[in-house]
Amino acid sequence: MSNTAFIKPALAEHKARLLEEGLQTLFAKDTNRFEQFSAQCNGLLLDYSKNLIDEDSFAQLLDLAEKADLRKKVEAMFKGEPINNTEKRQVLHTALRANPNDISNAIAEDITTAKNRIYELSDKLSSGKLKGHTGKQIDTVVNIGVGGSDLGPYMAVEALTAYHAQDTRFVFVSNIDPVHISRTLKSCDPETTLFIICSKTFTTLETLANANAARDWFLTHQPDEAAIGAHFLAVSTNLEAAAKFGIPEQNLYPMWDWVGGRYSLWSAIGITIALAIGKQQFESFLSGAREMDQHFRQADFKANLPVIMALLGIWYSDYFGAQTQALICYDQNLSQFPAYLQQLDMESNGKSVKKNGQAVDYATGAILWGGVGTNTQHSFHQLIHQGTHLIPVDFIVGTRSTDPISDQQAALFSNCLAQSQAMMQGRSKSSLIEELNDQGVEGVDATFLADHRYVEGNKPSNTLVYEKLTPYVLGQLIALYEHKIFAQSVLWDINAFDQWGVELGKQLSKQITSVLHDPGKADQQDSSTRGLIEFFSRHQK
Ligand SMILES: O=P(O)(O)OC[C@H]1O[C@H](O)[C@H](O)[C@@H](O)[C@@H]1O
Repeated sequence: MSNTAFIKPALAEHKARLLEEGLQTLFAKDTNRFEQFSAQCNGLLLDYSKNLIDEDSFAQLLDLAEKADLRKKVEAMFKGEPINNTEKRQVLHTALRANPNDISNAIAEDITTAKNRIYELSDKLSSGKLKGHTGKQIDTVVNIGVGGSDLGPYMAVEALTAYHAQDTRFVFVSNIDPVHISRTLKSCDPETTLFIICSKTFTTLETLANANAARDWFLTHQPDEAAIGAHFLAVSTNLEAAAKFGIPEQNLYPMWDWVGGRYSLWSAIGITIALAIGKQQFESFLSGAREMDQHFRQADFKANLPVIMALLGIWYSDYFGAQTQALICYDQNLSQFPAYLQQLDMESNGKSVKKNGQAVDYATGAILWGGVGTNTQHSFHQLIHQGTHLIPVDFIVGTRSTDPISDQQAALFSNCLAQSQAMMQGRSKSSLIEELNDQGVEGVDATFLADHRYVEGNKPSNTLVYEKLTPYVLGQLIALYEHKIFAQSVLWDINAFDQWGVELGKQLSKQITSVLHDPGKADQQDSSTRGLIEFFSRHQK
């Protein structure tokens, strides 16, 4: 952690004091911690009391947001200033869920037209009127895309299973690994499958390869190219390339360069979500996000969920040196949420230069990882409780299940609370020795075991709680994290909306592919890459 410019001495002092004092003492001193350090936005509760903060340090953190002119920069985003300064683009994913009257006419009409076309298609699918070329009803939808054109829709279609309007099967194919598309095609019927090719640029290697494979497969079963119109749709900003691929004009759905790929599930890239849950539920999904937008714009920073979470993330990254941040969803519906958020967060804030191009001298985006509780308790929680790293955790949990059985939801909820409590309070050596003595283990044996069983505690976490996962709640959650990430980028003074680092790997993969096809070019490669290419070539038969 290098931090010459970003670290405020007063906060650094608070950090040392609070770490020493510890969470248990903070709770003992102030019995109202929950009231003081919790906030709500339309039914979504954030309990952030189990963090290493008190009134003074939190006030100083809030001051960081004021000093960074966060309020003004939030408005600049919503008003469509070109804040993506390396690509000279506006950042307007929030317009996709806004009331048309609240955004510029120039884009409101395009958005409404695209949405209405998607809803028409969705109505046709749910009423059984969407037919393949032989007149059979479409029963499988295959989304072909990668990155932002896959992760968001995949996550949301999974998360909202309880709200699907019909029995249509939704499948997501993303990987260039031929296993992915080939196994999917084996499970599809060419008469009843609809392929949706999602690519903002329509140049992405994986998506084009998989789309070609799907089209070839389709044409081997149905050689009449005209039949493609009943089975292939595309979503892109590059409608020309999609049309060249062979998608008929009426099957092309536009998106715009002011929507970042990882923010694109609100655009036509989210077509599978609307197909799965239908117009009414999709509107509710949008309204959850819209109300979080209003909250982010209007609420005082001290009651503003995205701002609070952003500041706490910065607190641990830049003052405590925490390199990672875990997200543990105690909701099976959210099984894909950590993977989705990895792109959203790490592609946005994995930057090491400021907006003006100067190198930062402080830590930026944390390494985000996670999974679904309670499963994660039986895999990596050990390291959180007793390992050597400080890992702040976001817990996410509902009070009611979408699919209740017996009292399992109460067991799920209590496990979630038990984990954050264990992280916070730990287990002291003296209480362990007492317990061991009661069990008849004495002296050095008791000390030895207590040394191993000791849990330090003092590990911070947030807990986000909602009633039941609905489209509305999912909209709130996604927008909450989008804005948290944006607020952090403002404080770190980095551009959250470009991703130049991804390009290098893409360029090199093209060069290496050409060497694989023409091994004569291999001597331009380093010896490791050359050796691996030679191994590949020798093992093709
Ligand atoms: O939607 P596409 O243009 O096919 O792009 C798909 C993905 O490509 C790259 O990996 C970018 O880094 C991602 O941000 C993007 O979501």
